Amino acid sequence: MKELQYINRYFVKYRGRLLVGLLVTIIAAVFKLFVPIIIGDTVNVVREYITGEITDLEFVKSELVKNILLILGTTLLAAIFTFIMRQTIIVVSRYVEYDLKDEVYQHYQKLSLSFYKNNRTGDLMSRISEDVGKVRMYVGPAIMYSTTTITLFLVVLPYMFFKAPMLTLYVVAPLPILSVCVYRLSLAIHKRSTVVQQYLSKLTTFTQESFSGISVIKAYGIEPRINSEFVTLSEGSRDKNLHLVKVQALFFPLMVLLIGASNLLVVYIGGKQYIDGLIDFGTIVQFLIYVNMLTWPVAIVGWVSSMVQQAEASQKRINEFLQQVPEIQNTSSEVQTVHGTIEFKNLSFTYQDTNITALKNISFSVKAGETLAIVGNTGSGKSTVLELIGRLYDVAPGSLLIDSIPIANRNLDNLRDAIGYVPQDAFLFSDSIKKNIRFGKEEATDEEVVKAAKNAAVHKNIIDFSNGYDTVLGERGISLSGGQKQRVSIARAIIKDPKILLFDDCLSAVDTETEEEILQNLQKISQNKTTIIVSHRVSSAKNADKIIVLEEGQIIQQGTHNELINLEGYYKELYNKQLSEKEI
Ligand SMILES: Nc1ncnc2c1ncn2[C@@H]1O[C@H](COP(=O)(O)OP(=O)(O)OP(=O)(O)O)[C@@H](O)[C@H]1O
Repeated sequence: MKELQYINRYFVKYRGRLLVGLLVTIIAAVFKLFVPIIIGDTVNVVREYITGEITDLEFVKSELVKNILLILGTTLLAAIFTFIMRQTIIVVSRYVEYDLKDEVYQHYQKLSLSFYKNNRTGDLMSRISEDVGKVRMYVGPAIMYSTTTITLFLVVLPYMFFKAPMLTLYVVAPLPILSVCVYRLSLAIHKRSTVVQQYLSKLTTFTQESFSGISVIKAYGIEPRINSEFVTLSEGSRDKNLHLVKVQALFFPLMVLLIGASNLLVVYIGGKQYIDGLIDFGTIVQFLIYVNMLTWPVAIVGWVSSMVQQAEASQKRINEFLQQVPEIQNTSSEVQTVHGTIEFKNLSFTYQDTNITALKNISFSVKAGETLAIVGNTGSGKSTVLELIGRLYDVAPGSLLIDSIPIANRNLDNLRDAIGYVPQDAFLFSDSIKKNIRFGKEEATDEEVVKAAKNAAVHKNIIDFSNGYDTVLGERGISLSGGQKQRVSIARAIIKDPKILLFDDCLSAVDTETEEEILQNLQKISQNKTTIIVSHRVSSAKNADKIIVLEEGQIIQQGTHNELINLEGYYKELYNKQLSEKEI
């Protein structure tokens, strides 16, 4: 129960509702006691009339009517209380489920990129959905059923002992056996359903991946192979499900068997005691009802304990993530305006997971409003520079300054608000184009959206679609071409009107004329913005105030376009190569 202590904060939060719920649960259970007593009395009156102990028929009739009304009344009240009980305790469990999901989701968002690299999306999703669902079962049903069971036992058992002590001992004897059986069965069900869940998760991941990559599958004509892999997984899933169903199927027969055994004992022992004149006939009827009434709560004891175990295991998994401290911390709450001066000072950076040193002792600076271009071979560390400016990873103190303040001391929210980042791999959401662009500025007007799209040279493409800006994109933006996706992604950054614009090789999929058009627009837009353009093309870099060339994480050249084309080295070679390609 150590892990589940985490949930106590929610019990405190919803204590009012919970207390009402518990009180009503107790009252509802107490009301259940009355119906068997009334039925027992009714049977006694009828029997006494038949045996001639009572001769007044009118009295019998009035007793019957009175008892029927009492049964109706108490049943109705019990029903109302049961309704209120569900409306309080189960509703609280839903609130807690919602709060916990919200808390986990918000925490996920704070965690850094390395967390996402180390954990699979499926795992993150199952902790926020299934595990939270299991914890809800502890908050709601487990507490509700436990309270009902305890109250029923506290009320019914003493009454039964008072009425017929020996008979009570006999009839409750099979109940603990029932509880243990249900507990063991629940554990087996839990074990097997975990395996079923794992298979289901494999099957879902496989299906999701194969449909995401359907174009590759079709292009290679490997549908039959994928099909047979699916069938193998699916058969495995079916077998595990059948395995589970076998134990599940035992549950109700076992209940019926044990209820039957208790009933038999009531009839046999009760019958003998009645013959010996130790109890009246009504008591046998009452006991039959009580035994049936107690059987379900007893079975529930086993069920609830396995439910609590599962909730404990689930909360442990949730806590594992909740206790992870986000690597990137916002250390400043003071509002800081970003002007856009960026300075790298002898900065080295190693990715912890791969141990690759992506940047080695690099130093450069960009003044606010300037444009810097970064060129270099693939894997030379260009994207890493941009990610560090957005503080997606932390660096050695003092090695990266924004407006002369170490990046770690800056207000993280203000910093990220001031950055418009276009990643190498344009990611669009399956929503309308308009909303995808507005992602950069939620309150942007339609005119602003169109202006941003025009500047990103994608407006003409968008208006050609039958639904224009309202065209809904497929998953990951698959209804757009690579170049269109890149340009929508650029429009999203431009509309934000940030102080710092970071473009990570985001013109690679557009033709040279469109590239030229976008670059000219960018020159206008980025007049008082710090702009960093990462590119493999000289054409994207040539207008920058400064160009740096990276090789294996080190700066091997820096200067303006004119300076660098006159210097022997990487940039001049690249320029000559791309110039001759153009001539061809
Ligand atoms: N998220 C990451 N985790 C671990 N290692 C990484 C990560 N991203 C990049 N690397 C490694 O760091 C090095 C620099 O990568 P980076 O993406 O900065 O290069 P790049 O110059 O942008 O390359 P490209 O032109 O191909 O985009 C590479 O060796 C790469 O394998």
